[in-house]
Amino acid sequence: MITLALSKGRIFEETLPLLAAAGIQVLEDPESSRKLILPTNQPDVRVVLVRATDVPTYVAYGGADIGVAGRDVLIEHGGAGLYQPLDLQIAQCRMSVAVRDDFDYAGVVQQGSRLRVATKYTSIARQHFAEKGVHVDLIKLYGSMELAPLTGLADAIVDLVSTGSTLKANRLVEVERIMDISSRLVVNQAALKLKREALKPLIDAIAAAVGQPAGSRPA
Ligand SMILES: Nc1ncnc2c1ncn2[C@@H]1O[C@H](COP(=O)(O)OP(=O)(O)OP(=O)(O)O)[C@@H](O)[C@H]1O
Ligand SMILES: O=P(O)(O)OC[C@H]1O[C@H](OP(=O)(O)OP(=O)(O)O)[C@H](O)[C@@H]1O
Repeated sequence: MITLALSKGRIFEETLPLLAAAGIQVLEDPESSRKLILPTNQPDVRVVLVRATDVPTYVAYGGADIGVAGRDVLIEHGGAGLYQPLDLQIAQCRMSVAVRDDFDYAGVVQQGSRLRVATKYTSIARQHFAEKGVHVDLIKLYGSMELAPLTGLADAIVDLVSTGSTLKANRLVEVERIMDISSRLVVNQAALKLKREALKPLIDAIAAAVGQPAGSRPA
């Protein structure tokens, strides 16, 4: 049995065509089913639905053999115990710094003042500001980051941006682009050895569908 960990929403939706290219069809729709384990047309392949941030944990500890997780989530997790053979180029967005449209970010940075930064992505934010030599107080949030500068909780946020419409709707502007984000295939290192015969063709079929040779990549 191969267990594939996916999160509901964009990752599930965008992974479906890649699974189809490998001959796998998920037999139930997670939006209408309450089930957390979904069967596929392959009797020896099942999908488990977990929170996006829990995918690396499930795969690293062997609760799933393989999964799909965003580069953001993988960097925050650290990636220990995970083989990352493929960038699937799905769920594409970027990690950026944003502030209120009336906030003088360049001025504050230039003066060397401390910046209060709210984010769910504390590792990425810490490293980004350390590289720039900017002193920050990081405030960990779990969602609705955009609210932080509007309520005075923080001066800036580090968050994912795609179309920019969430920032715009909240009168925030992107002042720095930290990194491009897409989702990767992650594989349990022990499962790759023990279930190689089953996993290798699956990884190769997905690699062919995304037009890339499979090989381990850093986060
Ligand atoms: N607006 C977006 N456009 C494209 N990709 C995105 C966007 N927002 C997030 N992503 C990518 O999709 C992944 C999954 O996002 P999703 O919104 O499904 O989960 P989440 O709500 O961030 O996670 P959790 O449920 O664990 O809090 C993110 O880790 C990121 O890599
Ligand atoms: O630039 P945009 O196209 O507006 O996308 C950016 C938004 O997308 C993500 O949220 P998402 O839509 O996933 O909501 P969620 O994190 O609450 O699930 C992210 O946290 C931003 O808020």
